[in-house]
Amino acid sequence: MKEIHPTLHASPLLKLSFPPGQSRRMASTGFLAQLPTEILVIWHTHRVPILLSAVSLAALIHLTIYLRTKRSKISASPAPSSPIEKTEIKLRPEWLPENTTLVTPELNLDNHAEDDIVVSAAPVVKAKKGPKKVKGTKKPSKKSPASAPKFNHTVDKIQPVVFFQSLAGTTERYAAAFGKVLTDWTVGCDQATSFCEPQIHDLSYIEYDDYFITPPKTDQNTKYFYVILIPSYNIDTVLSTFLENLQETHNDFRIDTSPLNGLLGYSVFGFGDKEGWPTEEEGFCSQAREVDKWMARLTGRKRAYPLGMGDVKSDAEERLQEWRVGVQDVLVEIAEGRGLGEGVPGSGDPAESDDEDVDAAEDSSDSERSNSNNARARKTARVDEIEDLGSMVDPSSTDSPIPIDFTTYKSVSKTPKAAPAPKEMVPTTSPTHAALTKQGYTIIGSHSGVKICRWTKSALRGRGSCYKYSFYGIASHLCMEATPSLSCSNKCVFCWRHGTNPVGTTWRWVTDAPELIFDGITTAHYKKIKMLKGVPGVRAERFAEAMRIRHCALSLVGEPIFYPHINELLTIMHSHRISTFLVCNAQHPAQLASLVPVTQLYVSIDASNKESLRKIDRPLHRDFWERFTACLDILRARRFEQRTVFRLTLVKGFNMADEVRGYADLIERALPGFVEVKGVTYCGTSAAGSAGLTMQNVPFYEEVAAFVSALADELTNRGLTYGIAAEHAHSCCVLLADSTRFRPNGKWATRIDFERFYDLFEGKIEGTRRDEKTGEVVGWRPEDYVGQETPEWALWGNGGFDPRDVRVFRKGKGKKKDAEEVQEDEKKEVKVIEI
Ligand SMILES: Cc1cc2nc3c(=O)[nH]c(=O)nc-3n(C[C@H](O)[C@H](O)[C@H](O)COP(=O)(O)O)c2cc1C
Ligand code: SF4
Repeated sequence: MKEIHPTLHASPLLKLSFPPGQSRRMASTGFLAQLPTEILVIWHTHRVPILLSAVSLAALIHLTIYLRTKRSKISASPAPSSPIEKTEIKLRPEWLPENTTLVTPELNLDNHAEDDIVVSAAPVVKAKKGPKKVKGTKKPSKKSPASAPKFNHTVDKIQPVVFFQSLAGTTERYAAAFGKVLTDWTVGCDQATSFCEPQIHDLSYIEYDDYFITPPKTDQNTKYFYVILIPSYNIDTVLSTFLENLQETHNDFRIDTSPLNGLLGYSVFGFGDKEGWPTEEEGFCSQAREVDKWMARLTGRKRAYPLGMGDVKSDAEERLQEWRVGVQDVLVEIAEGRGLGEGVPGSGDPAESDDEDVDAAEDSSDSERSNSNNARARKTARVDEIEDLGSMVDPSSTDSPIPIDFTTYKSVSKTPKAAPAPKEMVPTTSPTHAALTKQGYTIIGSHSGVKICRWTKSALRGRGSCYKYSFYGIASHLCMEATPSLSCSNKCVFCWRHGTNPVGTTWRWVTDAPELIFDGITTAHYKKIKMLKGVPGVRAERFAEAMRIRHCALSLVGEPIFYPHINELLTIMHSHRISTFLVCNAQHPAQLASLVPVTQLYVSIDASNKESLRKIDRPLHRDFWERFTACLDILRARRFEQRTVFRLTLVKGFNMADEVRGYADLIERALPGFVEVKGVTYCGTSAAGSAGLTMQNVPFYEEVAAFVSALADELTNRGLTYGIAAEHAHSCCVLLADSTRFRPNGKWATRIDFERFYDLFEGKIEGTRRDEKTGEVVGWRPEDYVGQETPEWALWGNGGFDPRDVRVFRKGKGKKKDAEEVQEDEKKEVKVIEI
């Protein structure tokens, strides 16, 4: 029994015994003879696990081969031009940006073992192809299908019909002129063969039923496009009858709710009088807005271009012209067979409700921060004594690309390993790509991203811009939010990126050229803006303005200065007269030191001391505090080259209590031009949850205000010249500024003269920054592009909401509530972060 094959013990079926007297040899011969039977028995008993193991093994081999092939494909990507250059800066070696695509074998011999962190450790899965472009919460009405009538541009024709209504003759005159220009245009444009001559109809002389129950039925190849020009009257007029008619048609149970679905599209322009009806709330163009709303319902979301509105006493002509150009663009698109283009759900939604279509976590736009699950154990980097970086910053070294020192600091092995081929940071097939596109990002190349922020949408609808408008004059609909690096070296607790983004301490990915990034982000931004053209409430003039980007917030997610060609990218933006607000996480002193001057340079100050910073930012760098303080010194050294800003994000329970003095120390050290203090906004992600962040950590506006007051007092007590300049209560944000620099003539002037900034950049005007020794002009100073005085409504104590915009209260949170309640609601409900 002892000699029986061990596996046979396993089976109760195999109780073998030897007859008495049978020799061991015989026994073993008999056993051998039995072996095939035994194997068969084993097979029958264990075949399921055996088969499963075999299948798993085969899958594993297949996957390994697949991944290898993939990697070699990525490594074959064309390398960009070298951003590498010997540096003059003697920064601490481990702070230098080591890896780029042109990595040499030596470069990998330094002591950055932590750099082995894998960008995306999750298995490669097949992601849905292309970004998910549509998002929102409104459900399309079952009754109102949004499909456009098929327009075959080879045989079909567009019949534009201009309707107008006029009581005192103004609209009639405009409509006649409009009709003429449109007719000339349809005859002269490249797509002339696709157009019938526009018809013009006075609504007083037509049968509504001929046009507003279904589109007129002529020949089947003629497709209608409606343009409606109307004034507004707050008294009972023929216009009221027209509106009633539209409403009745929609509600008539015998008629489909969207009987005008067969139209190619429609657009409305309203004339009103701002002298009598200054704002929309007070009735400006109220009936045009009504018509636009009912047409959206009747056509089943066919708003082809946003509602235009003009004040007959001031800008009606200009607005109408702008709107006409927009409508013509749409007609061209239709004529070329492109239909109305893509739109977000809610574009012309029949519900037309007034509530913000804010999908908080998705639309949240703050976050120059990162988050990831990928952090791995890291070896220690060299920790030298901190040097006085301020004195080492050589202004001449700001030329792009960022210089890189190839000095190595790890003992060099005799047979250096070949450098691993660089990978793409966010490959299209990666889960990260899928997650980010799902969150509304468009990924450009393999490491850049762009997203429309919630405030851009809000400004397009005349509902207010972000705090950057109140403080600096940046209208949100002219602002693009982007980043050239989706990767970051922190994992901040309040980052809302759901742990989807890559992290790392150095750049080691395939690098896209700055031109490619610029073209990609601007194209994607414009495309996203265009998708909003049918959203209810979007204003035609703002929509037209938005088609020219004027500002870029380089923050979003990730760390923009991580990108090796950041200086070229910034220069391209400035040469397009796009301002740059760049936010960095104070972890990359070398890059910060050699950055070209931007319009406004931010450093995130998430805590006032080392322990607190470790807890809140969860940095990947071991020497994070030294890096952080080095960045402060660089900021101090460069404060006369550009506007410098401290960005404090207050998180109750993390970085508020008893930290006022600590923050004051940091401000005293870096002397930024501005300090923005902002309450954190809860994004409700699991990442936030795992970091122990709840709604309890979101400070109320009064708490933020109290904190800022205490900070201002502390700074004053130290003899520092900061004062509270402005506020934007809507986004829980307050601005402190250096009064000696930004309060000329006793009035705050925190706004920026952007045109002057570009002129300085282009050398059209001379700056006033001089070399200390020679006295020669060497550049410009922030004081050279100070703009207008901060508007009264934005000053501390006045709330910060532009009275020209319409304050929209969410459903059930009407104006009747007292201010305090509203403020509370906003903070708790609008889970949005703006940068
Ligand atoms: C009695 C009256 C009521 C008006 N009500 C409004 C109004 O509620 N909202 C508005 O924006 N304009 C209002 N207006 C201004 C007209 O819309 C504006 O003058 C327009 O140009 C008139 O166009 P029409 O000359 O084509 O009739 C009103 C004007 C009058 C005389
Ligand atoms: S600054 Fe930021 S929040 Fe404001 S509009 Fe631009 S991207 Fe949006």
